[in-house]
Amino acid sequence: MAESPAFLSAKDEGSFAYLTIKDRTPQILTKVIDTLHRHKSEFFEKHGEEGIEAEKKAISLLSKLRNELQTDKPITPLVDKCVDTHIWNQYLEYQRSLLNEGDGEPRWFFSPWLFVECYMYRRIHEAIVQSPPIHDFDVFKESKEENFFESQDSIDALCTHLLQLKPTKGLREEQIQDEFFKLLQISLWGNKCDLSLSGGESSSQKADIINCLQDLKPFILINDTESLWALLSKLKKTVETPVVRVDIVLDNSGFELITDLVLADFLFSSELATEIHFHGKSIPWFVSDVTVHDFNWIVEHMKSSNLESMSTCGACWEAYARMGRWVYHDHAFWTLPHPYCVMPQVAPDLYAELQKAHLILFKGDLNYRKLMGDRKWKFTFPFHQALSGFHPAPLCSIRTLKCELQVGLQPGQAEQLTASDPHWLTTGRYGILQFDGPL
Ligand SMILES: O=P(O)(O)OC[C@@]1(O)O[C@H](CO)[C@@H](O)[C@@H]1O
Ligand SMILES: [Mn+2]
Repeated sequence: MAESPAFLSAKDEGSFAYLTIKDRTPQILTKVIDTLHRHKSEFFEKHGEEGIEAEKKAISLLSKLRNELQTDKPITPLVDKCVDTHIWNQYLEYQRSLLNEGDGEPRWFFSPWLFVECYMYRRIHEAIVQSPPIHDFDVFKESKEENFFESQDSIDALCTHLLQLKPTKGLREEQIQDEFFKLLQISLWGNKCDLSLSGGESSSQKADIINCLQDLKPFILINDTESLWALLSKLKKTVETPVVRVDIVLDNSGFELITDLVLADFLFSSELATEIHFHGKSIPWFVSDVTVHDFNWIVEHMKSSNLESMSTCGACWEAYARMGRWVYHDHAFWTLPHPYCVMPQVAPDLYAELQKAHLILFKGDLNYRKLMGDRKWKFTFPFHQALSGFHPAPLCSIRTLKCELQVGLQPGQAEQLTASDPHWLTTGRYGILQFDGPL
């Protein structure tokens, strides 16, 4: 089997990985420190002097982390006592074992980008966990909530659109297919609202996304939605499959999560799926990624909205969860640095869970990087092969491009894009719906 290509890394000066580690991650750390500063009086009100001491300790740990990153210090083992601490430290030793004589230590501007970037967010978690009594504070909570509040008009428009489709029994098959395609595209463009790309700056959805779909179509580089329709519509007609399970590996909270919940509601209401399983993160991650608190918070805020479209949807979503037809999971594996091709070895229970799905939707850029092992595959390399054996079930990546990694393109397509838009790989302007399955 041909050797796999090298990993994306900040050692490649001028690369997007390099610019992320050099510029964006220190900016994110500074915003985290600033957030803690701004919550000082809240910590005092809640915890007295202990709260002040905790805020000081967390800030000192985060400032140390920022200095290590900016001066390319060696990656150090985690010292907290979390469920995944030993797995992280084993992985650090694994990274060390890959180095050649004279390479020095695993470090920020040398080791694989995926490892050091995930490590940074895990060290942020360590700094908070080690600062009781603020050990369960989500330093990204404010920006995730702000994204939701600033996207109200778009959320209202999207929920109104969904409610006009229900009950879907009145729709013809081709109408259901058409709406399915539209909601997949909306879920795709919802992925532009990612705060780790914007360095934590607001990236809420302002425009009415439904009316933009036609204009955005040319920016979809790979569109395998026909394969998704073929798979789900066939299952719907197959009496031997009374249960059709679709899993959504979530990405960002805020508007993107709403687009995913609207898609899930349509899948469920149209009976293209009989159960939806959501996979979120077990700790705050990459600024805007969904935790169980974010998931419950957003359903609750939808339900209690004074906009009828939102409150109706929120009540439906809460009911689906109560009926057990919508299930939320948050396995620790999703916040480890490992590529997905090693999931069967590292998290066999999660892999077995995913194997129960008829279709898995992976949202966002970080999931794509982990599906692809964050390696520098050729642009025309086949998606199925780049998955390196990760085939728990038919799957589809739904992501806007925010890193120098893309496979499965047609010959000449990348060259054409580079000529027309040199930054096509990293601005989030382009997206894919890329399928791997038995069809
Ligand atoms: O998974 P998302 O939320 O779509 O995007 C996450 C991400 O693109 O944000 C950073 C910006 O470069 C990358 O390091 C990382 O892959
Ligand atoms: Mn994200």
